[in-house]
Amino acid sequence: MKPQRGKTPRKRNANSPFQEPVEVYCRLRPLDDPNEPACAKPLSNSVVQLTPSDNAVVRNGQVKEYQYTFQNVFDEFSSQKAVFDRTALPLVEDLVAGKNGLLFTYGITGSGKTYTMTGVPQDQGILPRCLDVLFNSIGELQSKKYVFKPDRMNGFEVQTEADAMLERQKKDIMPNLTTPSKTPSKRPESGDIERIMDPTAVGSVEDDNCYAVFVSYIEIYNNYVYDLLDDLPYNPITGYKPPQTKILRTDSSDNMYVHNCTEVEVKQPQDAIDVFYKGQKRRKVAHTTLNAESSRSHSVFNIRLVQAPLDGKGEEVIQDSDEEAYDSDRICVSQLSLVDLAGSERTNRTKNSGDRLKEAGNINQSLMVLRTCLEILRENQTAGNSKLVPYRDSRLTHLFKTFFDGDGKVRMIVCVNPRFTEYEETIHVMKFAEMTQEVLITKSVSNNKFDMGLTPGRRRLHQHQIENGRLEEMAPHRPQIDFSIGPPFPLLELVTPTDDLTICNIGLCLDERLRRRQLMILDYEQSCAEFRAQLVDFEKDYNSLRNKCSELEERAAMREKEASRIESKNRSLERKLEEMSRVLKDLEKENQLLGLQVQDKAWKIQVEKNAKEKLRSDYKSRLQMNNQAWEKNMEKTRRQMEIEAENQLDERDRKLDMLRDIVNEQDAVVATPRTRSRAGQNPTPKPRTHTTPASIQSARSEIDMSSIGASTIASSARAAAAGRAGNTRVPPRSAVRIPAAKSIPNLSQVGLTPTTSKSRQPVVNPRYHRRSKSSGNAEVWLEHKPVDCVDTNTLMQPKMTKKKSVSKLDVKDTKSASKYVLTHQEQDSSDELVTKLVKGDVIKTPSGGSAVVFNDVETLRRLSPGTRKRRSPTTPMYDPEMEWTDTEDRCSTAVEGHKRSKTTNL
Ligand SMILES: Nc1ncnc2c1ncn2[C@@H]1O[C@H](COP(=O)(O)OP(=O)(O)OP(=O)(O)O)[C@@H](O)[C@H]1O
Repeated sequence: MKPQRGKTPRKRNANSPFQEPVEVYCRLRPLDDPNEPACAKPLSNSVVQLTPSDNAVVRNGQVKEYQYTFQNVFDEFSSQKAVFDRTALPLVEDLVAGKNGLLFTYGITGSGKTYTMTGVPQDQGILPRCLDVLFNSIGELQSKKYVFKPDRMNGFEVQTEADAMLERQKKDIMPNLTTPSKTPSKRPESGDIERIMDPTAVGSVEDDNCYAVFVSYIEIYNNYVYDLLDDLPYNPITGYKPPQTKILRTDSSDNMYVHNCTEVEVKQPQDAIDVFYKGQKRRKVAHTTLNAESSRSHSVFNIRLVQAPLDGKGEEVIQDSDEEAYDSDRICVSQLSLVDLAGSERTNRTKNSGDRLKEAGNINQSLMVLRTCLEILRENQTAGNSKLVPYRDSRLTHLFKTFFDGDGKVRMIVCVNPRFTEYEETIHVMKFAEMTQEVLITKSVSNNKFDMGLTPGRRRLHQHQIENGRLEEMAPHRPQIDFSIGPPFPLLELVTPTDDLTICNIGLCLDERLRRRQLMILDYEQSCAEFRAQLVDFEKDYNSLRNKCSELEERAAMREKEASRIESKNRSLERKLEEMSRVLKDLEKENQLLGLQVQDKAWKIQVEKNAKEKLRSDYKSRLQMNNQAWEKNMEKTRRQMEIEAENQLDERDRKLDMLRDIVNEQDAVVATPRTRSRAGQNPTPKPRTHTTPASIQSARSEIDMSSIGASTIASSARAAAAGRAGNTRVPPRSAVRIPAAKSIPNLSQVGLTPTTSKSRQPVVNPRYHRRSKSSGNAEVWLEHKPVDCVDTNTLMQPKMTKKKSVSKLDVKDTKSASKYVLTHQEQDSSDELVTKLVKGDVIKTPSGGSAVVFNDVETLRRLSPGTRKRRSPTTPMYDPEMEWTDTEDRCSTAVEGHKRSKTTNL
């Protein structure tokens, strides 16, 4: 039998409703480096744009951007499933419906043609998915193996069940390629990786048909056709023999086919895939023997679906008949060809040579012929020309002739590698692909495949009968009745009236018939009774079933009610859940916000805490420093005061001693005129008494420390301390009362003329001479005096070994000095020049400056003899108190020079 195909239409009307264009799809493969810029990008579901790289040569300053429109454009993220569903699934539906289809991938080398067609076990391509969907659809409706047998002329025969069984047994005994085992021990090429099957099934399958799937795998290399399922003869010495080339032939329906090509019947998708991978393996072996590259050939995988109607009993396929006229009514063969074309490439770009150059030339040649054929076809269709389409120029186009000139669907997937380096070649591919869409193909119209007047649902009925037959076998058998009314009448012709034999025979025959009739009536009545009983049973069953049914219906209604109630409850719960989840989300957001606020506040508190801690430690350290400085100063002041007090005591003792000496000496020495004038007075010394500090204070001329202008807290504190000390301390001069004051010569005079009396102890006794406090050896003095300072010319000068005089004080001057003296000059009430030396210690402050702690004031007073107010010569009334006071005054004028406030009268 030959497959059902339409005849090649020579001329077509472009607008015919029986034609449809070749559908072209475009698929972009992902770039190896996702960061690499792409030259092709989809603008929409059906438009793709090609853009050259930035440094490409532009013509007339315009960038060469092209846009192409296809049935669908799959971007680099499109899945294999999506590509299959859109491009190949309708072809599988057509295959099941008995229509032919051709799907081929086209593109430059490395653009993803093989990936799209075959894929990887975890992510299958179009080919395995087609097989999955096909077997999912025909599943149980497959015929037993070898019922359909290829006749090697592109047709199929139907074998009897007995022949098929015989062949099955034969093949089982000697398995070879054409009988793939049900569970192959090892899956070639696909490895051990578990294949993920496509679960889709198509619905256009007819129950009353029997199906069988056959696959074949061929390749076209260097314009030769090879059968990839052909066994290659193997010689242990020379290895595999090169494969035999196959020839293309035309069958009785004008369809092209590969003569003597191996077709393998497969019963499950994995069998077909195993066959495919075996073919791939042989392809490699063949290529090794042919010195070829696997990707440099066109491969064609054919799936042929044979279907035939079941006989009237729905039991077996209608057997083959000699009557050719009925063949097409009894068997239908549809074919889906999946073609992975070799990649087009420019020979100058790949720089091939030798065999590779030949390969590339042949590939380009076959692809060029394909282009030419399609172009001429389009021209013929659009312009009504009848140019000869050069299908025979290449094996590829010759094989495709069946599809382009026959009927069915043709689809093309253009694979694009969006690398910039492929830009130029991709433009050519796209142009060809866009042109291909204009070629029209005749639609297949084989909706009513088998119109043989057979009752539909035969298969189901047969199955039902088989099940019922089993039930009948189990029921008790009634004795079979012969339903004939007896043997035929004997010859009833009466030859003579006395022919008793004939009359007797007639009587016997009638009796027999009567008996049989009665038997039949009895059987009939029995059957009727049985039938009635059965009917009653059936009715009973029917009623009980009806009751059950209504019960079930009630239950179902209740369940439905319950279900709808649960559904509505569910819906309301879902709504509540949604509401709750919304609230939860809001609360979570709020919580997050509050958490952030808490964090923020905690951070602020921490910052404040740190700042306070720092401030506290600062204050603490400052307080400590101040306390230390204060304690140090206080200690110093205390020590100074102690020393002063000691000195004062010493001084007082010394003065007393001096006075005692003077008084004693006075008694012994001849009195001077002055003393003589007072000789008559009673010089009896008065007992010593202490004057009050206030009375002495008035006699002193000290400078208030604060008036000097102490600039620092420390110095003012010192000054205050010094002031306090001055107020409370009894100065040495006031601690002494000299009883014979009037007889004591003026000490200033003594001082000026120390040699007036040799016998007398000089007033300024070096033994008692008070060394200036400023006479320290290591002390460096900073003398601060005005520019117009008058020279004191006093006899006693303050001792300052190392000193530096400045008129204007600078801080840096205080750095090297340890002592400070401020010179102040003024006139007293008697117009005498009084020079005051305010002294102090220079101390370093923690901040790097200096402070002066004033601790001493030395007064230098110059007295002119002429202006000196002398006491009245008239001898006053003896007043011991007065006398002592006068003496004290004078003495103090003469010897004053204590630490705190010294007055040197010269
Ligand atoms: N859509 C895709 N997704 C992921 N990888 C892809 C895709 N398309 C192609 N590839 C990868 O690109 C590489 C080349 O693809 P493939 O071998 O299918 O190209 P080809 O066009 O068949 O090449 P040739 O013409 O040389 O046979 C393969 O490693 C393949 O895994």
